[in-house]
Amino acid sequence: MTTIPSSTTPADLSLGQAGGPRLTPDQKVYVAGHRGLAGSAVWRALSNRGFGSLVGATSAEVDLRDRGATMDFVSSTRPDVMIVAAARVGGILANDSYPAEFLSDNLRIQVNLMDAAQQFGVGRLLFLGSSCIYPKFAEQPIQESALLTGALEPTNDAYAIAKIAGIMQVQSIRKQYGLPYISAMPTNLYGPGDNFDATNSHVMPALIRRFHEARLTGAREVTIWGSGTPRREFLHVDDLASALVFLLENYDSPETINVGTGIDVTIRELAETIADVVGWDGRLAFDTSKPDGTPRKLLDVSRLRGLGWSPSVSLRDGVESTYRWFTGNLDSIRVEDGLVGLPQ
Ligand SMILES: NC(=O)C1=CN([C@@H]2O[C@H](COP(=O)(O)OP(=O)(O)OC[C@H]3O[C@@H](n4cnc5c(N)ncnc54)[C@H](OP(=O)(O)O)[C@@H]3O)[C@@H](O)[C@H]2O)C=CC1
Ligand SMILES: C[C@H]1O[C@H](OP(=O)(O)OP(=O)(O)OC[C@H]2O[C@@H](n3cnc4c(=O)[nH]c(N)nc43)[C@H](O)[C@@H]2O)[C@@H](O)[C@@H](O)C1=O
Repeated sequence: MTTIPSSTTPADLSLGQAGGPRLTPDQKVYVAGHRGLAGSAVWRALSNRGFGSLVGATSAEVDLRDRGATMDFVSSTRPDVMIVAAARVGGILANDSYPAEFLSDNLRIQVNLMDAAQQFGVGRLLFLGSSCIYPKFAEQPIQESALLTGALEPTNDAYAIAKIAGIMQVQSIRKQYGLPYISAMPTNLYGPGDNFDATNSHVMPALIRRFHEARLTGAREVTIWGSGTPRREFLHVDDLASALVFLLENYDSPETINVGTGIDVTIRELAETIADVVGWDGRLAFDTSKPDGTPRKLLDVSRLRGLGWSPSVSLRDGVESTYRWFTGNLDSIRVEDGLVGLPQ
């Protein structure tokens, strides 16, 4: 278990300025999934804001699919606030190949965590979903009200159904127990600490690694999955963390809230940007035997912007800083099931 010791008494969750429960640095915050892409960014953001009592456990220490272990952990640590950033996560191929685990693991992790939170007095909770909860052909940009209005994208429907169940659990706990728990739906994320597995990762880390290796080996062609025409929105994970802290301070509603930039690019444009940042100038090939997934997934972020939050990292700057981080950490890059060293 990782903790920053607390010197404080149980949290004050009195109303903040915007009418919601206030988040204060004296509270004990459990970041479930604190070593992951999102969780580690949230941990950094809270540490930087002076939160002195952060709690986290690795999956080896506490397997959150195990109900007893989860209950024991939450009852012994008694956090004031819980951020649910632990999940089985992967890119389009991982979701399409392992739907049984994406459904079962995620249902178990989130049900165990949220039941434990409710039972052991966690006063404030934020559950992280994903923009893939929305229908495949939702009107763009996608408003929060599009939830459950159409069929899901088949490559990630199992994962999406688990996430939709998570939103419902948040709403049910609010309704039955009156607790100020909330859920947020981020768009596609990227940044330091991502999973750079060649197969099971998301497009951004996969292509950073592929272009980097092409530059090292002198390859003149790099293969991109699918047609290159799907459009995706990318949010730097430090912006995500800032938005989540903001929501914990300012948002208290049963309705989920989108977290994104409001800007999307084609996968071809993304690949060209990454190639340019990496310094590789060969040909792009497109492997159309791989799935494209949903054609477009741009979030309507007016609800979040209306509350006063906006992102600060441009896509170009974010790709540059993530590539700098990647090249600075080649000896300990995270892949699917651990850490590896990559060619330097
Ligand atoms: N990445 C993205 O593009 C997006 C992510 N999200 C959501 O954000 C959240 C975090 O995702 P992200 O940070 O990318 O994922 P990561 O894969 O980077 O991190 C997942 C974390 O969950 C933990 N975890 C997984 N299984 C278990 C388990 N059985 N028991 C305990 N801990 C477990 C891992 O712990 P350990 O390291 O110790 O194994 C890891 O820290 C998820 O809910 C995801 O759906 C939403 C939209 C986009
Ligand atoms: C966050 C989100 O992540 C997944 O959905 P996705 O948006 O499709 O994310 P992705 O990053 O895997 O792919 C985006 C696009 O990029 C193309 N693409 C090209 N080349 C590579 C490549 O090398 N790897 C990957 N993964 N994709 C590639 C790929 O074919 C697709 O068209 C789900 O897990 C979903 O559940 C979810 O929540």
